Amino acid sequence: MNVLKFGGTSIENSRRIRNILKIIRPALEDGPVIIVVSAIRKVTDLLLDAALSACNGDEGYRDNLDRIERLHMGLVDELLEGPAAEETAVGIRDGLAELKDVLHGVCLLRELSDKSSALVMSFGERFSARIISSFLCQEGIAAAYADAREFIVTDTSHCDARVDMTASSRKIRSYFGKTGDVPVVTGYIGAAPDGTVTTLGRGGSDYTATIIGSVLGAREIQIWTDVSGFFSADPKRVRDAYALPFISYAEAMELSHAGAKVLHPYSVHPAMKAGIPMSIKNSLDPQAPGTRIEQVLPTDAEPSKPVTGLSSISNIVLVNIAGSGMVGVPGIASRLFSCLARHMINIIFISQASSEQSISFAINAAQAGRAKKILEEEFAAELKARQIESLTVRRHIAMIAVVGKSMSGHPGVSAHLFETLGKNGINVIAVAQGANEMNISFVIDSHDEDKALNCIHESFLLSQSTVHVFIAGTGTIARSLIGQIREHRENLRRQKNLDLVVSGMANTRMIALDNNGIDLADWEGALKPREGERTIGDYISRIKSRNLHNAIFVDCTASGDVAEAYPELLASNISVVTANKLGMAGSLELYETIDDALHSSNARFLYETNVGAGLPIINTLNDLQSSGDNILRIEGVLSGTLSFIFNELRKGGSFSEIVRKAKEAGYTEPDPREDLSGADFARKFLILGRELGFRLEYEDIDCESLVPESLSGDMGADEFLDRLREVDSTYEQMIRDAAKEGKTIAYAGEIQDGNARIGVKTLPLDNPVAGLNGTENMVVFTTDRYLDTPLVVKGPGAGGEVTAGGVFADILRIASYLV
Ligand SMILES: NC(=O)C1=CN([C@@H]2O[C@H](COP(=O)(O)OP(=O)(O)OC[C@H]3O[C@@H](n4cnc5c(N)ncnc54)[C@H](O)[C@@H]3O)[C@@H](O)[C@H]2O)C=CC1
Ligand SMILES: N[C@@H](CC=O)C(=O)O
Repeated sequence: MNVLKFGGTSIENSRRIRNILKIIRPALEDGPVIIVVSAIRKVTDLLLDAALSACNGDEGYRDNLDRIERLHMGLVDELLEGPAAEETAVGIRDGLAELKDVLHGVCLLRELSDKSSALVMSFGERFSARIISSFLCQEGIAAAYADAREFIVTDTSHCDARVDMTASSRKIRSYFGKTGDVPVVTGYIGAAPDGTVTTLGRGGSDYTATIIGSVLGAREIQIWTDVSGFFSADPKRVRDAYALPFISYAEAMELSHAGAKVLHPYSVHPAMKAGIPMSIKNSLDPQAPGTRIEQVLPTDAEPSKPVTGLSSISNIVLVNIAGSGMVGVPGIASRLFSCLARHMINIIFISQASSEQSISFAINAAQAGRAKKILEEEFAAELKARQIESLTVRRHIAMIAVVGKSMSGHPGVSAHLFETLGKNGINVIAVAQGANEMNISFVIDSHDEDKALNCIHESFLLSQSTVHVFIAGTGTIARSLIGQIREHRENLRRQKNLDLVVSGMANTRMIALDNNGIDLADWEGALKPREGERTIGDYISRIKSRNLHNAIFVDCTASGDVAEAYPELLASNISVVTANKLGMAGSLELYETIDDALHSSNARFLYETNVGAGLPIINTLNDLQSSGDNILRIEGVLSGTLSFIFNELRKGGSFSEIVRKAKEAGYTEPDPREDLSGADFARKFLILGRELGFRLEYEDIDCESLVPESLSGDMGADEFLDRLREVDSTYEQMIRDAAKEGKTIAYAGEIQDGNARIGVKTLPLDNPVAGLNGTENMVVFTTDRYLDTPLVVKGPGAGGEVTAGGVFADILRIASYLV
């Protein structure tokens, strides 16, 4: 015999009810079947709402009654004919009349006891079982309405009743022994010993099915619902959650107790005790494999990962009772939990540190006020004597359970779990792990619930790792970067199991935000005009409010305002990659604020492209220093634009034309005067000097400007470029003069002992700087280890593609730390 339980969505309309015939008929060919049904979808909510309205004296409860009547009578009309329709309609009308009387009484008295509430709620299953049994009979299946009040015996906690298994087993055996028909059982309801109606808690029909199945020794208990199985996490919260093919009873129990709504928390226990396999199947897609729940997993099941799945309970509260007077005093915990049990307060989570100074436990938010009051009464004497110093309730808390039977004896799981949370800046408030090592539960701020579920799901390889990239700026560098990400995204997915999702882009006028990723094939189309504030602050608040896991902010602007925002980003645990030098080469105060923020954050900050674009200069410098080398001097050319200008001048071009070409090729700063004034080069030296440990300000760099005095006034970049012709002859002359002496000129610099100087130099033609081409930069490190032959890094030092490549590499470095 098999037990088939159909949830409210599987029978929500006449089409779906007809559909379940396609499940029931083949099952009957396989042997006898017992059917258990929930109420039609939404009916339980309508009943609850009607009861609460009536209790508040709100006559609106009648509207709910009308809706309930229309819904069920509509099903009778659509599904049944002739006497069957007549008979079922009468049964439902009788029930509705009784329900109306009860609600009228509740409304008059303005009082809703648990007893009346359970009675009201019971009508949903009583109506649905009646319709479905009649429909099956009409379709030629000998079915009989089976009212669970006749055989599910419970205690008198009417709304969340405990089942008396001994009494229920006796009655179930006798009830089902008599009938040869297919029973259609009202799920969710039972009866107390005095005959009053009780309910088994929301979703209790699953429990009804497993109680019956276990007592009668069913071959299988099938839970038919509207999802294709037990998922590795709630798919509404975790995009890549998937249906687990197999799961052990113990895992299913842990996950459903910790919030996985697919199964009633108590329902697994009877099946597990009787060793009866369960399966969760989708009635909308009966061919989908679903999830099988049993003790021993099949040998061909996938090799197990330490974590099988995650679940969470939202919006709970954490109560903390603390005081030095609790240490070593026996009986405090016992009094605490007995007191809560006496008042029917269900504890979701408990944690106590070994110091015994505090005990924390989580309960439903609705019970928080009551719990605090009764505990204040219980511990009044200890509170007065200050043995207990505080009894606090922390709201807006979520509990997450990480479950897997293979976690047991697998070192490093909790380390990995908490490291993942830490990297994402998720603060863990309290932790609990049972000695079965199958469930690590912890509580966090509700705001971080989705973020935590997603990063844990990914980090335990339950799905592909995602990194969310938010770009500021859409100019030369950003454009190349977007192109490179687009081109390599698929490779990264395949080779590194990493999905680089560009979730945001903004410039000063336009913005695009999409948690699931902007379509990079049409990113310009995705940008929409910014409404309201167009500041970087506004973009950052919108990024922060999304609170996505593995988030990296990428600065492709040349804006000081954006650089000023790095400390805020890092404090919010958002990593930063920047091509913009105005942070690391900003004021010493900003530089140090960024450094402080970095030290108190788990986020990362990388800026390799600040010096030499895509060349490995900062990493080389840091590697030399961290491996104990002593850097004596750094010299070279660190401006792609200036290198290009002098390399082209040597070939005979005109200064103004070359500068224009450099701008068009994307080598210059947004304003080329930043390059010609030496400011951009000076910033790079300032960064190197700071990396060497010197507390330098920009003014400490001795910098020679190439912007002629006559053009230093207030003018736009275009006018400046036009008027640059005025100095063409000066540069032609300088080149000629140097050539007469067998030399050439270049713009270069050096830093030694904290003194940095950059400017035009006359160099012999065989000097390596004189041999540079295009935008080539060259940095020469003279160190204790590289004394006779200095270490040289050389290559293109400007341009969209190389710089974007450097930014991309920094993003991937942070990604490999995060995931
Ligand atoms: N071009 C190159 O070869 C290299 C450039 N860099 C740096 O990369 C950065 C970007 O350079 P390019 O792409 O060439 O400049 P660009 O002028 O082409 O692009 C700058 C972008 O930033 C946006 N922007 C400016 N202020 C903003 C704000 N407050 N909020 C949001 N967006 C803002 C602009 O609208 C524009 O889209 C600069 O800091 C530059 O120093 C670094 C290494 C090499
Ligand atoms: N404008 C800069 C670009 C790199 O930082 C340069 O010319 O070097």
